[in-house]
Amino acid sequence: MTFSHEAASQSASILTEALPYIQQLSGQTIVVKYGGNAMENDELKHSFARDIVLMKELGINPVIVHGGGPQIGACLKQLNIETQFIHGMRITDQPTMDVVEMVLKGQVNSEIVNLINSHNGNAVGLSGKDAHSIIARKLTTHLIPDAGTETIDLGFVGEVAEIRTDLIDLLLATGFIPVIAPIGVDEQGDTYNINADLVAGKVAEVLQASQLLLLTNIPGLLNKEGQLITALNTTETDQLIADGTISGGMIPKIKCAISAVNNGVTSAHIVDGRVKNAVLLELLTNANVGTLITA
Ligand SMILES: Nc1ncnc2c1ncn2[C@@H]1O[C@H](COP(=O)(O)OP(=O)(O)O)[C@@H](O)[C@H]1O
Ligand SMILES: CC(=O)N[C@@H](CCC(=O)OP(=O)(O)O)C(=O)O
Repeated sequence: MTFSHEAASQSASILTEALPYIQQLSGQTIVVKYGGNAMENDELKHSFARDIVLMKELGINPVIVHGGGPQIGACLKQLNIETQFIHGMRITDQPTMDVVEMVLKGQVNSEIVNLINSHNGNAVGLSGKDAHSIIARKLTTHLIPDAGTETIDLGFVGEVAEIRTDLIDLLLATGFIPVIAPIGVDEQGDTYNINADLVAGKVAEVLQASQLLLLTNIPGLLNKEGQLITALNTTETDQLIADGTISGGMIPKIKCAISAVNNGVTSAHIVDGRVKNAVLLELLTNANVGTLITA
């Protein structure tokens, strides 16, 4: 490799510029929701894993909550099981629940843990079943906008009743990176499929994380003209949902972000996970790559 003084000097100045961000974030907990749509290819997956390991090395405590919607969809298709979404939630009967759990915990969670550890990180995978970490209850229609009084039965779709942090706290205290699959259980031991954004938001609230990063497959929240909304506060969102600007998978994302910032998380960021080093760009530079949500 030929030595380039210019390139080395550029690297040094990037590190210097990151210093105030590192000083501010060191010791803080940051919840990163890694959406299934952001896991586009191996290069991006490795970029994500390196970003997380670097965060940890800088003294930040990342907690990963992952999705896997497209991966579940692909497996259901292979098995000839039809699937349908209502307002961003997958209708989940028992055979679908079996596939959801198999793909999220057996495939996606294990892959993310392996990726992080392949970059010398120290990740540990868990689902909400481990140490009762995510207590679920059946999702009723109140989270679904414009459903009116009509009851839509989504099957084994849950919402978060409680996050029990004993295991997550233990992992963080001993230097591990928790990687959480969004599967919950209720008091009877029934398994529920929970939208990963909802889990990430609640985990961020309960841990009083300083930031919630939601990595997805779009530059951020877009307005009706398809332009990026760079900043949003909690009062504007109901209107955007009511007029249809926010639809599908963006509904749980925005709702969990609003709930998080209303309950002690300083900021939530919807970020394009298809951009290389998306996490570092958002945390350690002033590049402001997505939509910032504050209370
Ligand atoms: N106003 C909006 N701005 C951006 N995306 C939106 C909007 N309304 C709906 N969406 C949809 O939400 C999707 C992101 O949600 P989702 O597919 O659940 O992603 P993820 O798997 O990352 O959680 C976008 O790809 C887009 O199709
Ligand atoms: C109830 C519900 O819809 N659960 C989601 C869980 C995975 C998820 O949320 O994945 P993304 O973050 O990649 O969308 C599903 O079955 O697809």
